Amino acid sequence: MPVTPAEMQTWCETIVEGRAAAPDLGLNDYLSAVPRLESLADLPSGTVVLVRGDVDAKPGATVGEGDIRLRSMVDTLKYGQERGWKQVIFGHIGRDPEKSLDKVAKRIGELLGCEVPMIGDWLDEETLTIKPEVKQTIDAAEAGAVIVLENTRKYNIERVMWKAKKDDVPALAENLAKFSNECAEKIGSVYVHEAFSAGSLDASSVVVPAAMEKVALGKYAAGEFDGPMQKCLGATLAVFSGIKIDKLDDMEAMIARGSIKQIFASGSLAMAIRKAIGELDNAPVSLGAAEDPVNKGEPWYIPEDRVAQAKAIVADGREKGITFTVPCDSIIGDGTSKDELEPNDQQFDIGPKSIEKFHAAVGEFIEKHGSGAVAFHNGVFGMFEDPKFEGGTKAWIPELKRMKEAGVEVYVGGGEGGKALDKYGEPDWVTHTFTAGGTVLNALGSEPVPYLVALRLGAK
Ligand SMILES: Nc1ncnc2c1ncn2[C@@H]1O[C@H](COP(=O)(O)OP(=O)(O)OP(=O)(O)O)[C@@H](O)[C@H]1O
Ligand SMILES: O=C(O)[C@H](O)COP(=O)(O)O
Repeated sequence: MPVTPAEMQTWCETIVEGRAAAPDLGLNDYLSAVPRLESLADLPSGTVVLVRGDVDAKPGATVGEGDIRLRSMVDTLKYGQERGWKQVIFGHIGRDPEKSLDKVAKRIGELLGCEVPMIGDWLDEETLTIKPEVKQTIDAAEAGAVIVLENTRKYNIERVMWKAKKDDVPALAENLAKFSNECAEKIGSVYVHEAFSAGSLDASSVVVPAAMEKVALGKYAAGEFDGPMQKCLGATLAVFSGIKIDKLDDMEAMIARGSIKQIFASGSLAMAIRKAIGELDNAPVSLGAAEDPVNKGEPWYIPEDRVAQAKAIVADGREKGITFTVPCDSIIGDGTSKDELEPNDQQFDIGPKSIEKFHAAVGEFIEKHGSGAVAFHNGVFGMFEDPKFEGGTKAWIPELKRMKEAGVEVYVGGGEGGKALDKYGEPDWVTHTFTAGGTVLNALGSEPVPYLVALRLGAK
């Protein structure tokens, strides 16, 4: 049954509202409402299944290089092949609409041991109709075939929800309904989401399910949520770092769940916590350029309301017996370290005293909580892409190994944190690295994972 514009409007308003639409639902409420792949087991051979794939990958020269997200889809794709489904994979790569999935399609073929054709231009954006070549290719394909559609972000319709507010939705609903109905009619009305890392409001992730007869969560994504993520929900230690200041919302949510005993905050976002602690302890701290309103458009700018939020987080956390560890010195633009920042100083990394402080704090954590504790790490400690500012991150990664060797289960959120582990450590230095950053913080933090909201809505 095609989805009407009115139904699509209600659907998308729910997606945009996130937690506000269902404040009493937690991660496990969404997971228990979402059908799993096995619910599709009886679909007959030849059924066309639209698979939202985790295709944002840069495969290297050989299998195993740069293709962890593609390898994560193999079990689901093989499950469909064994049942004779014709699986059409769609999804995004990067944020440049011109990027192509051609290398991704080739690597998926190598992983499955079969030809995986890619359809380059599959949507007429003017009329929002799926081009005839798609249905022709599907009809001509054998049972068990796997086909890839070119980068969904090539088309504006994929991106229109990214920054949409609830008031924007009515104007988008008609086109989103048309696009979704086209997918259902011209490709297939069964949808599997096997894109654990696809945490943004792409139409392929959060809108297309509205027009589907059946939806399900793929094997890998389900396994990540049912296994490692459940462990992280009960984390004893959380490390928040990087530049996204909205991670304070996720920190607040993790603390509210009650298992956290220790917070390490580092990188740019930690400046809010450092300032807050300074104010709470009557030892004022200057954030230098990061608190100069002239810089309020910069991602590293720390607005006053975030300092106020940080003060509330620390005050509440301390009452719950939580220890907060934050940097005590900084590396500034010329690569030198400073304890106190002057008005024009911008901090790009934590300094040597902070490295020592974090090292000692890890020792205390191990002594106090050690074996059986769970540590979750997200982000990086500085602008590590520049060797001048990699010192803090480079010194921190071995601390993860130290905790694991002391019996702590150590989980790393993907994104830059995962990249830093690859750069300065080894995969077995930690218990598990997620293939995604934003999705994990959503799942553990303040907002639901958008595609889980969509799958719950689409479950019939
Ligand atoms: N003090 C700093 N000054 C400037 N940039 C910083 C600083 N600390 C960290 N960064 C930058 O933060 C970025 C990563 O921050 P972000 O919050 O996006 O991490 P992430 O959450 O791991 O990423 P993802 O969302 O992909 O998982 C890095 O690119 C790094 O350059
Ligand atoms: O690389 C990722 O984190 C995912 O593919 C999501 O990408 P996005 O942040 O561009 O939506």
